Amino acid sequence: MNTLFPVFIKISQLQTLVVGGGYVGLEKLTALLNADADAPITLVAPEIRDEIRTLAGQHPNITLIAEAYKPEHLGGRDLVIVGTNDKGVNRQVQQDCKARKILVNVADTPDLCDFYLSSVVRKGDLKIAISTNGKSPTFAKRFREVLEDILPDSLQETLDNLTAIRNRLKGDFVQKMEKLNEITSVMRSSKSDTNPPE
Ligand SMILES: C[C@@]1(CC(=O)O)C2=NC(=C\c3[nH]c(c(CCC(=O)O)c3CC(=O)O)Cc3[nH]c(c(CC(=O)O)c3CCC(=O)O)/C=C3\N/C(=C\2)[C@@H](CCC(=O)O)[C@]3(C)CC(=O)O)/[C@H]1CCC(=O)O
Ligand SMILES: NC(=O)c1ccc[n+]([C@@H]2O[C@H](COP(=O)([O-])OP(=O)(O)OC[C@H]3O[C@@H](n4cnc5c(N)ncnc54)[C@H](O)[C@@H]3O)[C@@H](O)[C@H]2O)c1
Repeated sequence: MNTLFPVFIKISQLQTLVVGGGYVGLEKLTALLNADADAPITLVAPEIRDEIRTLAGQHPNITLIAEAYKPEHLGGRDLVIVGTNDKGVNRQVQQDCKARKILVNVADTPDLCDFYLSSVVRKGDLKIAISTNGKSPTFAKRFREVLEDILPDSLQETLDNLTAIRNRLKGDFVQKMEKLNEITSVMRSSKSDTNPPE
């Protein structure tokens, strides 16, 4: 059963810690920066890849700590993503996070994750997060590519127009909702329009 509850997190308002400074650390750091290049992120690892050091040089919001993980690194953190090459360390970080009620993702270890990272499609203000419930991250990646190809760039214009209409609409909540639903009904496929009334 798929029991995942999707939410969109404002990482600008949270303190995120990445544990591990190899390929996985770089991948997760990049995913975070793709969402919000200004979000406060700390990365801790005794060895840190050059690409990560370059990113930290370009982003003052990234703090690097060139040390092995210690529980003290969890102080003040809201969200932790761990992906070192030492399974014992990954497990320890996960347990320390649970003891402190910090949400934790152990990269590539679904059983230890409180949340999964998703494949992300972005067209301006539209953001679609894809998960396969952990069944196939490769499918999630491919499906992202399919959606990126088919979604037109003009989507942003549509969203901007709808925002303008939404801000201009007068009346109570129900009237506004009905009007916005009427305007956007053209988005539904002809199939649903020709369905016989229930
Ligand atoms: C979406 C994405 C986001 C991101 O990571 O940012 C993501 N994995 C991505 C790619 C990817 N990861 C892996 C491959 C190699 C091929 C393959 O194995 O399929 C590829 C494909 C590639 O890179 O081409 C290896 C892998 N991943 C996991 C396991 C362990 C296992 O399944 O048991 C193993 C085996 C490790 C091993 O064998 O040792 C587990 C997870 N990976 C997830 C997310 C979570 C579930 C998401 C969902 O619900 O679908 C979950 C559960 C936890 C987590 O890590 O958060 C990102 C695509 C971003 C994009 O490009 O759009
Ligand atoms: N790279 C991938 O795409 C990939 C895919 C699937 C699985 N994995 C697995 O994920 C793990 C990490 O992969 P990687 O490619 O990033 O490895 P890597 O060797 O490039 O990097 C490992 C990182 O972990 C850090 N580390 C080790 N001990 C630590 C500690 N005590 N505290 C903090 N950091 C510590 C190291 O300093 C280094 O920065 C490996 O076990 C690998 O098998 C990687």
